[in-house]
Amino acid sequence: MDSRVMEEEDDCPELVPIDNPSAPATEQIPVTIISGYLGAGKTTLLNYILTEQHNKRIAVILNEFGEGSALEKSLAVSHAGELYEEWLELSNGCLCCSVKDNGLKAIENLMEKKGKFDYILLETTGLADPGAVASMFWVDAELGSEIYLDGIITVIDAKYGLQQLNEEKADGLVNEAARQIAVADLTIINKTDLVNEEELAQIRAAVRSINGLVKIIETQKSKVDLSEVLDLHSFDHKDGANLAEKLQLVKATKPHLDKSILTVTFEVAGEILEDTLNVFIQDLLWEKMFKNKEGQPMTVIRSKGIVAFPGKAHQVMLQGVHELYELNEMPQLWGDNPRINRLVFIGKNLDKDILEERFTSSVLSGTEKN
Ligand SMILES: Nc1nc2c(ncn2[C@@H]2O[C@H](COP(=O)(O)OP(=O)(O)OP(=O)(O)O)[C@@H](O)[C@H]2O)c(=O)[nH]1
Ligand SMILES: [Zn+2]
Repeated sequence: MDSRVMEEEDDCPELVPIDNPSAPATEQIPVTIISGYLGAGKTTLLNYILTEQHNKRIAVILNEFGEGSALEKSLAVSHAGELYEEWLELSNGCLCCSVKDNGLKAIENLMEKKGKFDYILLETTGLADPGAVASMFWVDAELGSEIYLDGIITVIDAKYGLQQLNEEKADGLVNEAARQIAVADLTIINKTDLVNEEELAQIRAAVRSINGLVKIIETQKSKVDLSEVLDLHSFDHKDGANLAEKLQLVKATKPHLDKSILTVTFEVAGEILEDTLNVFIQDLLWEKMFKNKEGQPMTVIRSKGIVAFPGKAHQVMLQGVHELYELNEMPQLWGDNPRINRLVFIGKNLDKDILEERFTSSVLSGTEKN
């Protein structure tokens, strides 16, 4: 048993609040990325959160690419064509800033005001790939030590969402609207006042056909319960408690609109060596060595899973966005549960049978163990 396991299983001594100078100065701050196609209701969502009464100090970075609301406009300060960011403290303790780019700079800027807020919401531009923004938090070590990615939310226009998903890209690339749904942890189908039940069912089915993992909620004027959008812990072990259960419920999807993006999921009993798993993932994500039956290379936008390493008491979680991935040991133990690896991949040209076969051949057979 390794030492980490020992520590975690030790009984905790009674905790008393003390001023500990060696304790980290601040906790990591969660960041939620709000994505969504042009005009879907991202800014409406953020304005709603800003004006709601809640006992949180939220820093909001509004993207100001589109027309925007009055609140947005009053904050936009442009100086000689240069982007100028101004942080405004609102009466309910929130901080707000309006920017014209993808907002990463604004976050860096914001960190100088550490201690004044405990949550960050970041709106990306309507055409941005939220996966690329999310990846930066993993890559930027400096930023990554101060903040963590809590989740990616994609707002969808109930009326125009289908049309946006259907727009074909000339070069055969995945369209932005589909990409935003593929990478999301939560989708908000907004503007339900503009559609009937049937149209709503169609857009819901289209979202589900792309992303078999994502939670879907429906809103008007982006009015949501804050608890549904904040503290999702989509990328860390706090999601682990229900991750095993959640992955079991994931259904593979059939391509619907954007013919290429879908969700595949499979489970394989047994254990896999960490090195072998890394080769499997890197062949898939980096080397693009896996092809579907038509010979087209598989492209993964989002990966998630639970795997079993030999000799490890703890479950290991896989998280991936585009080509970046992480394998992290979770607090959850396998215990008496059968060691079953469960994987979910969302992307283009994915073939479940081929992926499952390759994974199965990487899993240790009984005689190889130890
Ligand atoms: N009918 C209707 N209109 C809505 C709803 N939610 C937002 N809108 C309107 O849709 C327009 C676009 O909303 P925004 O919140 O600015 O959308 P956005 O996603 O931030 O847009 P960009 O930043 O330009 O990509 C605004 O005029 C909103 O008032 C809704 O539920 N129903
Ligand atoms: Zn906006």
